Amino acid sequence: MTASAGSSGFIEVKRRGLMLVLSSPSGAGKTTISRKLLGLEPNLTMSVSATTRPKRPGETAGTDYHFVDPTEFGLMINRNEFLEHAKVFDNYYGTPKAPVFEALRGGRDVLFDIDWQGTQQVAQNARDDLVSVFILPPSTRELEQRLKSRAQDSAEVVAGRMAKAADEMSHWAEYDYIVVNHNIEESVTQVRAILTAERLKRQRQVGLPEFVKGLREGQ
Ligand SMILES: Nc1ncnc2c1ncn2[C@@H]1O[C@H](COP(=O)(O)OP(=O)(O)OP(=O)(O)O)[C@@H](O)[C@H]1O
Ligand SMILES: Nc1nc2c(ncn2[C@@H]2O[C@H](COP(=O)(O)O)[C@@H](O)[C@H]2O)c(=O)[nH]1
Repeated sequence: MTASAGSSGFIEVKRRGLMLVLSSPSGAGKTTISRKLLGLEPNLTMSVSATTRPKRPGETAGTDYHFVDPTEFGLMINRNEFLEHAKVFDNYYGTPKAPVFEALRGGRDVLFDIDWQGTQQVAQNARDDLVSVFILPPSTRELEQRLKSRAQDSAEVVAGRMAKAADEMSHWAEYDYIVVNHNIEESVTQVRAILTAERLKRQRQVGLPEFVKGLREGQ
């Protein structure tokens, strides 16, 4: 079914769900933007990754991440359960594929907070459904300040993430859109605008031929 009468009585055009990926150097603000966007967009579902990294204070298992040990992570790879997976900052991270495909099949959009390695893998497997956004910090000093003020990682971890920020940022040109996160509300507005425009792309509205045919026949 690609077009059907909705509660309004008008024909509604069905749309294939899309995958909205946010990447950035650690601390630039992906998680903050994601949480606010999810609160504004009921048709958007967060992909919950599996990771071998320890849980941070305030994080909830099953909501922020599925926290698994390296053995379980290896078993998940062997069972081909990941859409993508990568080693990031000495820990393993991966996107379980089943919930993503279930959401997409239902016409829901899926939001991912993954690094450039994962984005490259998703692009190889599902380029047509991917919309990628790279979030840049306003400055290196501000990035370090944000990592410190989050106060969830040791000084050693913060230093390690800052050391890898330049390498991470070298991948910006592989992304469809770039948002510089000066102000959180402005960044959320910009990512939301990207999502809105991408949803309206002709090729994502799979019911359009049937809908326009109906219009031309006077429905
Ligand atoms: N525009 C902003 N202005 C000031 N502070 C911000 C802004 N955006 C995010 N922050 C703060 O910066 C810190 C890091 O943000 P966040 O955890 O969202 O980053 P992240 O990119 O998801 O990091 P990671 O990759 O490590 O998960 C948080 O304390 C957050 O509140
Ligand atoms: N390739 C993947 N990268 C992921 C995934 N989940 C998170 N990430 C990225 O890891 C770093 C660190 O995250 P943190 O929560 O430990 O601060 C960050 O860049 C995330 O985007 C994933 O499933 N695949």
